Amino acid sequence: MIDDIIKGVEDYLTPNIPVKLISQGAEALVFETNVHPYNPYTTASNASYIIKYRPAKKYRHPSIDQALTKHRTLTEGRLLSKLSNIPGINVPQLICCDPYNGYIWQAKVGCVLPNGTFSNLKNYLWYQKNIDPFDEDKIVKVLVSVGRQIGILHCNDYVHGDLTSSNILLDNNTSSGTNSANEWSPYLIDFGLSSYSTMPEDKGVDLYVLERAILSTHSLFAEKYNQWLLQGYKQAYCEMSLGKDDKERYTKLEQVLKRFEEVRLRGRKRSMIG
Ligand SMILES: Nc1ncnc2c1ncn2[C@@H]1O[C@H](COP(=O)(O)OP(=O)(O)OP(=O)(O)O)[C@@H](O)[C@H]1O
Repeated sequence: MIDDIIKGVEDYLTPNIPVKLISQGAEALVFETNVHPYNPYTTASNASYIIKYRPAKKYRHPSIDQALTKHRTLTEGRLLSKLSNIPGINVPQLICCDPYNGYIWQAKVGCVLPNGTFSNLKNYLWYQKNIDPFDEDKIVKVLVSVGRQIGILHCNDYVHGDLTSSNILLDNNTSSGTNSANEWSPYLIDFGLSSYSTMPEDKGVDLYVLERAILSTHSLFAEKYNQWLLQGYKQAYCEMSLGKDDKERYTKLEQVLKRFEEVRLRGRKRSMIG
């Protein structure tokens, strides 16, 4: 089954574009290549691109499946393009998108951590926790900057829709000379369920989903980690100029935090009742 899907992808891309499967998620297959789609005859050894392909889901009615695939691929492409124009937000550069066939092509971000795992937030927290001596400052810095990314996203009235610690990649961009070896820039990925929303509820749910993700994978330190995330989140709201007065900005932040608390309470009730 998976071999047939990979064969279909290779046929679609032609032999000029060799790919390596790097992830098989719930929704998509993700491949890596060093070939640029508009310039397939020159391969840059240091450039790397991601091709995300949403295959057909046989359990869905074909026309609903096609419409969903098109919608999610288009949403992801649009969001990558729009968000890349917002100062301060880090998302992978969109290279090209074929929503009808379910393909989206983007720049690769992230790297391999010294323990051999890929640098998403989940792996990074595990990796840092096991380093001796434990360096809390590094973790605080990363989590505050992740919180800031989410804060800027929400301040601009976009919500992610699937904000897990695997959908936050950390890039150590030493080659550009802008970052020292110890500095990580968080990038948000996987925007297929994202949307434009002014509703505090949607933002509260984003925060809750991430809080739960951290709790389930790093339960021992989750409370601290989530505090640092919120610290960065609040900073972003306070620092961002929305062209409106300060009072309105703080009110928006308060509304989101209040709703986040309500979503938490609902979540707690649900898990108590089962
Ligand atoms: N731009 C990117 N740069 C580097 N790696 C990426 C990029 N986009 C996706 N990946 C890798 O592929 C994985 C799956 O991507 P993505 O989350 O977009 O697909 P998905 O099918 O929705 O996955 P899941 O169901 O696990 O959320 C990511 O966790 C990441 O490891």
